[in-house]
Amino acid sequence: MAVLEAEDIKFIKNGRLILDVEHFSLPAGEVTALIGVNGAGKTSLMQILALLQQPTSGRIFFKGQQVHRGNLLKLRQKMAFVFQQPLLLDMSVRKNIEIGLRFRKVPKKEMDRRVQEWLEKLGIYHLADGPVRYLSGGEAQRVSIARALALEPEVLFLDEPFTGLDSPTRGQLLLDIANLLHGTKIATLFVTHDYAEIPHLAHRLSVLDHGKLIQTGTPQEIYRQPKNETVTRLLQWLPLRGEMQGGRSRIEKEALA
Ligand SMILES: Nc1ncnc2c1ncn2[C@@H]1O[C@H](COP(=O)(O)OP(=O)(O)OP(=O)(O)O)[C@@H](O)[C@H]1O
Repeated sequence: MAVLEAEDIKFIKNGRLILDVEHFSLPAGEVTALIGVNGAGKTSLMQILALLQQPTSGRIFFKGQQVHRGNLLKLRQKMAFVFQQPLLLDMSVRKNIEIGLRFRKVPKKEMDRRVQEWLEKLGIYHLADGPVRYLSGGEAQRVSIARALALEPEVLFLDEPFTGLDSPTRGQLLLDIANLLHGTKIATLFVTHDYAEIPHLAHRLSVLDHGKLIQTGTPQEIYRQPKNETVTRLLQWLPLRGEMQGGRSRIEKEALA
């Protein structure tokens, strides 16, 4: 079942058509990776789906219910974000994870339970009462992921969350997120420029080019049958075929080394 759907989306800025997407959906329990070269429109599409940007025309549906001005804020509270920069406030790890829960007026007992749960699941319990300013890049990103997942979102947006982390840190975090997300009902959109991450995290892959969605399918399907030259060119950077078909990837090996 699709949690989020977009139909006939057009996004025009300064007279230029930036997005022209007939249909795009995020199914429950699946991670959809969105790729495309710089300027293809990934951020614009993500912001429109996240109800942070209004398209010039088109409709967004949340579980079949059309989004409009009256329900937008309520529906946005069912979504959470992890950005490339962790965007933490200068306070303790615990307080950073609490922020969104306070904003949503989650009762104290339930808030404490969720913060405890996600501190443990992200392996950062020992850092809970320390200030975020001394955290490494990987630890800081774990805090930002705990903050997002503590909201128990129905839709999660991951905007290049591993960029800037060293290879072993990135590999371990990637495996941990995959373990946390797979088996949940969360619909996740994952924007990345590092195609080696895709087979480990994503169930589906969508390719955007000049504002148009040119192909969606499993990473394996798209790898085997790229729809056109543009997809073929993009995918030449995907990991080797053996890795796509279930073998251990470079990232996994490095993470486990
Ligand atoms: N508010 C805006 N006003 C004018 N132009 C915009 C606006 N937002 C996006 N654009 C343009 O739309 C195009 C798509 O931008 P977008 O950031 O969505 O692409 P992207 O695929 O996320 O790129 P990147 O990989 O570099 O982050 C770009 O050419 C950008 O300059």
